[in-house]
Parts: sequence; structure tokens; C-alpha cells
Amino acid sequence: MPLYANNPDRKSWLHVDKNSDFPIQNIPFGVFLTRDDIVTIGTRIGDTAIDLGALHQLGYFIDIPLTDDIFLQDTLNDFIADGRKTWRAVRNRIAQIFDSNDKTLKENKSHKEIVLFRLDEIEMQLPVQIGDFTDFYSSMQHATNFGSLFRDAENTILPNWLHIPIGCHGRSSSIIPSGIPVHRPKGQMLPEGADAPVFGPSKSVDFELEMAFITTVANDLGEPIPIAEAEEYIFGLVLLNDWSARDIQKWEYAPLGPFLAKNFATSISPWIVTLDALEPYKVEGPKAIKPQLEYLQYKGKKSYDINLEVAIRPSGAKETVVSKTNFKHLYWNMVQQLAHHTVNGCPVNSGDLMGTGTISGPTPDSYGSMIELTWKGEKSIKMKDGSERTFINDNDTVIMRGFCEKDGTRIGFGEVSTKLLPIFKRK
Ligand SMILES: O=C(O)/C=C/C(=O)CC(=O)CC(=O)O
Ligand SMILES: [Ca+2]
Ligand SMILES: [Mg+2]
Repeated sequence: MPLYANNPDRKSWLHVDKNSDFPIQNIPFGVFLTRDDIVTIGTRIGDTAIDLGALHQLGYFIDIPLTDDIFLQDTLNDFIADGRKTWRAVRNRIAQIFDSNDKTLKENKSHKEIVLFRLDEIEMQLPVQIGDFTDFYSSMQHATNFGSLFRDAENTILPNWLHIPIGCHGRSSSIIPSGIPVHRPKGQMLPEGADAPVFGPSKSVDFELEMAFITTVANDLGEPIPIAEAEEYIFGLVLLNDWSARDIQKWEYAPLGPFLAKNFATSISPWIVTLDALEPYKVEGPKAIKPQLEYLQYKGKKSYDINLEVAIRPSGAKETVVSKTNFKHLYWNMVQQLAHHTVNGCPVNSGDLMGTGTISGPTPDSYGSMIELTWKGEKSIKMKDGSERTFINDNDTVIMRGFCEKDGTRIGFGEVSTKLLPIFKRK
């Protein structure tokens, strides 16, 4: 099925600002609560949210084989499980309905009243019920920086790193959508020079700038996904902030990796931008430094040119951008990650979330976490309001944004914005 929805010349009859992340070529998927307290699946064009459940009930998807309630659900899991053919057919149809040359919905006032919402009339929810969350470690710069900061400046990249897309299993119960605040965690840590740990609020709460892909049902227990097919099982991407408490991490991570330092919260952006919409922004990734085993070898462009940035907004002040980087710097790409994840026969389900790992670029202003940007707090970052940061302060809001741009078309992710509250106190 052709990617009709990606036609760069199409204009919508809905208003779209020039710098919007959501032109008619995007057509992301999300879940929102409407002003009538109904949860529905929707999409977005410009600053208009579109109720796909209502559109389907009104007969706008009549010749696409969809169950009646596919969009009247709290999550996208069933729609995603229907597979790529269905995603494409639905995106193509949405492009047609909102094309400036199509008058069917445009001139039907009563239908428009049911289907269209302003953004301030809705509340975005988690788009999928996430069964399993995996976090990879695929940026060579990040792995090098971490090796140096946490371990040994002489042996930053461990010998396995150039051969395996390293990852770890995460926790899905604490994954939250943009806008939900997070409390500073408490935990065990070992003060500098001490020989016994103390318990208290983390003093080094950090973000990790990541993206994550969401999968469809891919394989049975025991069945690996060949790398050449991996792309078919990736529905789309979101921005991800892997909140991390560095003092807790430093003390607990040996030998099994981070545990409570990371599972207190992980924030994602609410609109899933499909892999189909990102197709025009494909680029080649970094060249392999060491030969890779056959199951990790791929053909064609498998990386994406996605501009990323992180800003910190102190309470009551203007935000300051603290990092700018790009998705294309990732050494291991998504098809390698998915092929590796399933090579032992581990099943992947609809709605699984796979974090790319922190995306650090090659220069010190493009690192994807505060511990790297401030080099473990040795240098601080000046905010626009004159205050300084080494890590995240109480009541700061961390905002991540991402977008692609080519030949005048911009496709973006919106943002994932999370406020860090002081430690939780029982009332
Ligand atoms: O090198 C380590 O010990 C751990 C590094 C991490 O912070 C793990 C992680 O979250 C992976 C990533 O985001 O790249
Ligand atoms: Ca991470
Ligand atoms: Mg996390």
C-alpha cells in the first residue's frame, strides 16, 4: 500500500501553523479524554485533535476492515495489533478526509462538532498499555561518557558494546505521559569517602534524553525476528525521558545495572508518530567500527534525522535549552535492537516500549543527560534567570522536543514535559 498520506504537497482545510509539528503529513496516533469525560483514540492536525472513534461511528472508515469499537478504547494496543496494512489504510483515509480538496467533513457542521476538539478541551493519556519496557544503551558517546564518569577513563566502552545492542529491562508501572509530575525519589547512597550508605532524598536527579519505539505483536515464544523484517513490527516513536537518580544509581548498579535509580518514573510524549510518517527522514547511521554478527547486519538506511532538544524551566521563570542533539547519532539502530531482542526467541507484544538509550551527540553541548553536560557536577549550567544547575532542582520542569524537517515539511513529536516535585510527604 502506497504512503499516500505522506504527499508533501497536500494541504489541510484545518489551520496548521507554519512551524507546527503536526501538518497533515504527520497524522500521529494518541488517546485522549474529551470534555464529555469520554476516552477515545485520536489524531492531531495543527492544534486540532480529531476523535477517530466518532469519525468511525459516522462511517468515515467504511471500506477499511476495522472492528466497530477499534477506536473506542482506552489504548491503541488492539489497533496496533491489526498491523501495518491497517495503520497505512487509516492514515491514508485521514489524509483524504482532511485534504483541502475534500468537502465531505469540511462542509458537515454537525459532524465537525462531534469530531473536532481544541487542545484545551482534551487531556492526553498514555497511548498504549505498556506490557514490557526495555531500555537500550545505544549511543556510543553516552556509553563512553558513562564509562568514564562511573568506571574507568581508560576503558570506557566495554568489549561487548561494539558487538551487542546492550539493553536492560525496565519497569512499566511508572511510565507516565507528558504533564504528570514526578516526586524526587529517596533511596540508599554512599556519600563520598564513607564506608556505609545513608538513606535520604536523591541529590542528583537527572533526565535522560531518549526516544522509544512501540511494537506490534511480532513473534511467538522461541521465534526470532529476522532483521530484514524488523521494521514491519515497529508502529512508531515517542520522546522518552528516563528519569535517573545518579547517587542511587552509582551505589546500587553493580553488578546488575540500575534498579530503583530509574524505575521511579519514565515520561513519554503522548502522540505516537508512525514509522511511515518518518520515512522521508531516513538517513544512514554511523559506520560499524567492528564487524557485526550476521543477525545484526542490515541493508539500506535505518537511521532517522530527528532534531532533539532538552530545556529546563525553573519555577516561575523562562526555560533554558541545555542540550541539542540528533537521533542519527545512535550507533545501534531500531531494527538491530529488535532483531537482537528477539534472537533468543523472546516474544514482543503490541504496545511494548523500547527506549533507544540516552542520545548523546559528539559535542559537550549535545549530551543527553545532566551528569554528562555538567561532567558529574564539576561545572554548572547557567539558566536564563541567573540560577545555576548541576542536576534538576525541585519544581523545575524538564521539557524534551523533537522534529524532522526536509524540503519545507516538518514532522514533529510535540513535547514531553515533566515537573519535578519535592519528595513525597504523607498528609
Ligand atoms: O553505564 C552504566 O552503568 C549505565 C548507564 C545507564 O544510565 C543505563 C541507561 O539508562 C542506558 C541509556 O539510557 O543509554
Ligand atoms: Ca536510559
Ligand atoms: Mg526510567
